[in-house]
Amino acid sequence: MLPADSPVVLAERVTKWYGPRRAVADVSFAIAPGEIVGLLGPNGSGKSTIFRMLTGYLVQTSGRIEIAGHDVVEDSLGVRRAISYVPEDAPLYDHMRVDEFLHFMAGIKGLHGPKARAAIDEAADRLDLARVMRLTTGKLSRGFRQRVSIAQALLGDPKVLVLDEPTSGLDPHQVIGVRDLIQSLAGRHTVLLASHILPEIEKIASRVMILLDGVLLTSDALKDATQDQTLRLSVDASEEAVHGAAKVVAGVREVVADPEGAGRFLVRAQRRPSLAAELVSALVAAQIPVRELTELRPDLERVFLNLTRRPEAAA
Ligand SMILES: Nc1ncnc2c1ncn2[C@@H]1O[C@H](COP(=O)(O)OP(=O)(O)OP(=O)(O)O)[C@@H](O)[C@H]1O
Repeated sequence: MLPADSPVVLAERVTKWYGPRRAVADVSFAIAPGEIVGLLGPNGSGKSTIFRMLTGYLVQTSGRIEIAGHDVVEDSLGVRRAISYVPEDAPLYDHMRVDEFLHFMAGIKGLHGPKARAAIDEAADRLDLARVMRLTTGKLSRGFRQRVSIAQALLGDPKVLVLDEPTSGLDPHQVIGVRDLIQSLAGRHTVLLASHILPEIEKIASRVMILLDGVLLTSDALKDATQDQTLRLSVDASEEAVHGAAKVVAGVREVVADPEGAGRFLVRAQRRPSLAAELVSALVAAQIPVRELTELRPDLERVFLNLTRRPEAAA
């Protein structure tokens, strides 16, 4: 039995080579029970390769992976019971009815008879599948296909759910439905999901890891984003005057004109509780009356762009 605070997913210095090509390079991270963690990275950055290694579909070239305390190489059965994977565009055997498909998948997971029935009823209830249970999976909308994929993943009540691009190809209503669903899974399950769409992952995940060319650039991009603070100022003054007044405040890194309107400026600074008050004092002392001062949300997009800027693009 694992101590309650042990990570439920642990990757230590994991590397994967496909022949001469290195897809994942020395990646380490830990995920605590009940977290919803997003793995964000451009196409080809290695997200699916990491997922396939965590779920035992692929063996890492080096490094160690444990799921709920089970080593993926030494105890693959223990790993398969603890983790479920929903690949992007999961195959559903289009000729089967939804109830038949869920029975079939329950059998693969070692659930039979009343146990299978109870697990299927519970998953169908959680995923709101009652009205499609007797339809063939080939006739389902993309949103329902995704729900059925997640339902099969929940059979056997795995500790960890791994979802590859769970909202890809869905319409906006379906996206919201799947997003709410994933949030409702947290707590009982630990969720790891991949996306290359930043606003999407930002809405679902409680922690965001960023991967580029197989290298994990940060395992907590939201924390990185909150180390800095951006204030939006509305004043009647030139950029030069605002810059002159703001730069005397400790921690201010830059002042730029806000593209959203004249007389508005963005002040980026190291996060400090007294920053806004000091900034207002400095502006007033420079005879610049402040009409409005608001703090912007942590800028994950900026962290992502800074971290994933390739050397040739930065030059
Ligand atoms: N079976 C394979 N054989 C050889 N190279 C592969 C194989 N699978 C993936 N790769 C390569 O490994 C790298 C990482 O691929 P991977 O599919 O893990 O990335 P990804 O981040 O999931 O991409 P996407 O968002 O497009 O799904 C890519 O350069 C890819 O071309």
